[in-house]
Amino acid sequence: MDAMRRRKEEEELQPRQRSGGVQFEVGAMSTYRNGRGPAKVDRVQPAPSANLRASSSFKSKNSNVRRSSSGAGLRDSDDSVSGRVRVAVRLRPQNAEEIVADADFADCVELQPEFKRLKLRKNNWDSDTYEFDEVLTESASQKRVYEVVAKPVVESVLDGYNGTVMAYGQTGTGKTFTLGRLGDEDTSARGIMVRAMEDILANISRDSDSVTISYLQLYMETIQDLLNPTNDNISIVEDPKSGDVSVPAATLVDIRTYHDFMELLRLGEAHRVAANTKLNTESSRSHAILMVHIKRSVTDTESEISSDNYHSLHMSKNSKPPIIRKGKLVVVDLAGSERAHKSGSEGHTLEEAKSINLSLSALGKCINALAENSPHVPVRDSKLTRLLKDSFGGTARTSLIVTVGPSPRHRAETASTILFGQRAMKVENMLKIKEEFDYKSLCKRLETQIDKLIAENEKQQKAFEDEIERTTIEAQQRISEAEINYTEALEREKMKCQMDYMESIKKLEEKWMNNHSKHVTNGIVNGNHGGEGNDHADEDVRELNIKLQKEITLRKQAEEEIQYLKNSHHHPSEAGVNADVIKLQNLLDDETRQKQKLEEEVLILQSRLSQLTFGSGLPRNSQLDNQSNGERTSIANLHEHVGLQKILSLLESEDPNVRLHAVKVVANLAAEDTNQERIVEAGGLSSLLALLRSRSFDETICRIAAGAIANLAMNEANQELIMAQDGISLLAMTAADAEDPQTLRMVAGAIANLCGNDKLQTRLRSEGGIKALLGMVRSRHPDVLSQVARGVANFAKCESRTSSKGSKNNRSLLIEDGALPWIVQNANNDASIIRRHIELALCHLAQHEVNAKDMVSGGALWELVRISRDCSREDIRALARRTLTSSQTFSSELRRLRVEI
Ligand SMILES: Nc1ncnc2c1ncn2[C@@H]1O[C@H](COP(=O)(O)OP(=O)(O)OP(=O)(O)O)[C@@H](O)[C@H]1O
Repeated sequence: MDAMRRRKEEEELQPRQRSGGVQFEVGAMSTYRNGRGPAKVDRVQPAPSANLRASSSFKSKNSNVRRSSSGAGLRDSDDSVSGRVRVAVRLRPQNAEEIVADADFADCVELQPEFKRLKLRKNNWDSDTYEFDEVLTESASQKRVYEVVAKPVVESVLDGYNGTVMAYGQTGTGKTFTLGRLGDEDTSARGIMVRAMEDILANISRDSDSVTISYLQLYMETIQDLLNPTNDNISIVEDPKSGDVSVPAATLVDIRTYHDFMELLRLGEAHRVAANTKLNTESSRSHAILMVHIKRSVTDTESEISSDNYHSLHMSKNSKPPIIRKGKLVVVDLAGSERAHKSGSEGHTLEEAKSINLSLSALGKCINALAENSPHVPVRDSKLTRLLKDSFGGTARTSLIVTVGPSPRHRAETASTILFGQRAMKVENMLKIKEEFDYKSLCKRLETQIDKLIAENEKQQKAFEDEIERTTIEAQQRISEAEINYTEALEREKMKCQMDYMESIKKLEEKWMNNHSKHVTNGIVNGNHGGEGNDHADEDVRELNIKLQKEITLRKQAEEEIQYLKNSHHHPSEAGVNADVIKLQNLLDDETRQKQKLEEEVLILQSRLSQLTFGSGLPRNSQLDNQSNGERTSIANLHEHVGLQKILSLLESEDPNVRLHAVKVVANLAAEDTNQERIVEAGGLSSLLALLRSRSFDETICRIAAGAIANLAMNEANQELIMAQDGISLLAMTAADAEDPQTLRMVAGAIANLCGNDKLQTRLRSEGGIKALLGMVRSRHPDVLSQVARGVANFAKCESRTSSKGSKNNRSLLIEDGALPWIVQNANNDASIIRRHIELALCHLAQHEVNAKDMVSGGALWELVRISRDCSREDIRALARRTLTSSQTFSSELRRLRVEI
């Protein structure tokens, strides 16, 4: 020992002791090195945990050397820190027995705590002096003992080192008092185990760190589990690589709270075998070993992945896994070290004592070997030394407290204990930090990050989809709104037009009513019901009829006279009679001529009359109808008188006036079903067609003739006759030349009737019937459009009938001739009669699949959809619905457009 140097260190220490009160500067322990030089320091010692550092006055002599920050993973031997086993001696106060027994003797031990010295009295005049790292008098508090002996070790353990606190001493000197007191009644009496756990729990994170304990006892060379006594033969396992010692079979309990720990400690204490001896009735006959395992996560900012910002994941590619530090604190309460013979043991107790002595002497031998730096340390001699291999003189920070009693009667044991402590002070430790990468935790953290990213991604995806849905709904709403606005505007426009139309009709009706009232008034005044012109005509007719009746009467008389003369043979001579007959015959011929002339005049007058009646262009009412019926009756009578043949012959008259009147008469006759056959048989149809063919185009004649043809065309047989006589071409020609809507109405009506004949379809189309029909829509007059629509519907119906029989597979001739655009355009025509015809036409066209494509491209599909929804007639609605669903083309188009029927 370097006396000079030691004195200087003592001088440095003393002022601190004087001013520092009870706080003990552990750093000063290094001043007593039992002849050794200062501990060699190769690397940084871990900084004590914050709380401990604040509360402890401990300053390691190595604390001025910083630890390298590059350490990660298991430290190799180059990272070791050397240190010496620290030894403190504690003197127990005299117990009651000693006070009595040793009353006449001086204590064998004298302490000089200020010099860290213990004097062991040899006799009254001589003593041996020993230096320790700390000398704790009988009055030293438990707190102080903890802080100087155990706290530095606990700090090291929290920093990832192994640490050992061991109590060695004669039975009854206070080892258990120092280490294991629970302090249930007096908290100031709490021993090192309890205080160490308090510090540990106060310095770890409950979230990221863990503390587990095992509590064992080594009794008669058997390791028993104090937390589970049935587990009574636990093996020691040594890691051949690291040299770490473990007892895997021991119960390991996770400590979350101080309360947990106290419960376990109580349990362990209850199980601890305590054999009474003569020396101490509460003597421990076993070594008690508390193992505290601490795992702590080391926060490394470089390897941290911010949980708040997932983008940092990319930045963390180079991050290291988090580091875990594993510290193990071993608190060993050795069994009493008194000699077996002195304890008075015998039998089983003797065996116990032998076993205890065996293990303690093995420990002593190992300490000697370590103290002398012997290449061989006999750790395998006992289970105690095997168990403490990595806790004493190895890579752990170790504190030994040797307990002694004051009694001179136990001087030898005290001397032995002191020498044990002295030898232990020579043992050098190489501290090794226990760190390893926490790949598990890194993996968990990365998984959490990935989960967060996935969740975030899903959230964004969902938000995106919601946005699309929202935008789509919004767009659809806008479209619907626009459609509703458009429909409403259209409806308003329609209503306005209808109102205008109604208004004009009303006005016309009022006008007509006024005129009619005038006529009626005049009629009443003049004694008849016609107008002025009509009155004259009626007068003439009446006169002529009277003349005619007279003539007829005269003729009858003449004929009777001739007959009489023919029958009387006896009276006049034959010559005279012949002369009379000739005379009468001439008279008769004259009268016949006269009669014919009169008949023609009657016809002319009759025509004029009907022209006045029908040509007024005013709506009919029942009164006029009655009048007209009356005229028809008179015409019928007339034609009976004049003869149909005669009337038809007048159609070819040179005089256009006569032709006009004759055609009117024929038209009137053709209006009656009963006359139609006779008219056709008499060649009336041919004559009417001839009028259309006539080069000198007279629209009035053509109109009336077309009307008559239209009436005749109601009959199927007549339809074929009309076609056979080039009727379609003639009607088409008339339609092309005509301007008057009424003419067009008659022609369109005639063609519309022909359109309803299945057999005539092809011919009608090839001769320009459809084109002529469609050409007439230029007029825009509702009467004309109505007839055109009827024609189209008839034609489509025939086509549909033919195609359903399978005799037609081509596209509709209506579509071929370009009717579809007009059909679609007028499918929702305001006039219900037009709309109805066209709706039917569309439904018929749609029956044939070959038309579907054109109908879709021509916009007819939408009209069919509308019809299927809005048509006021249930049968048409159903027909449209059926057609839409049965047609493959329509169905797929509707599916594509997401329209539901
Ligand atoms: N420093 C002390 N102050 C007061 N009483 C003490 C002190 N040390 C020990 N005692 C008392 O001495 C008695 C024996 O102590 P303890 O049981 O701790 O000894 P031990 O060394 O553990 O004995 P053993 O080896 O037989 O287990 C106990 O009653 C204890 O309360």
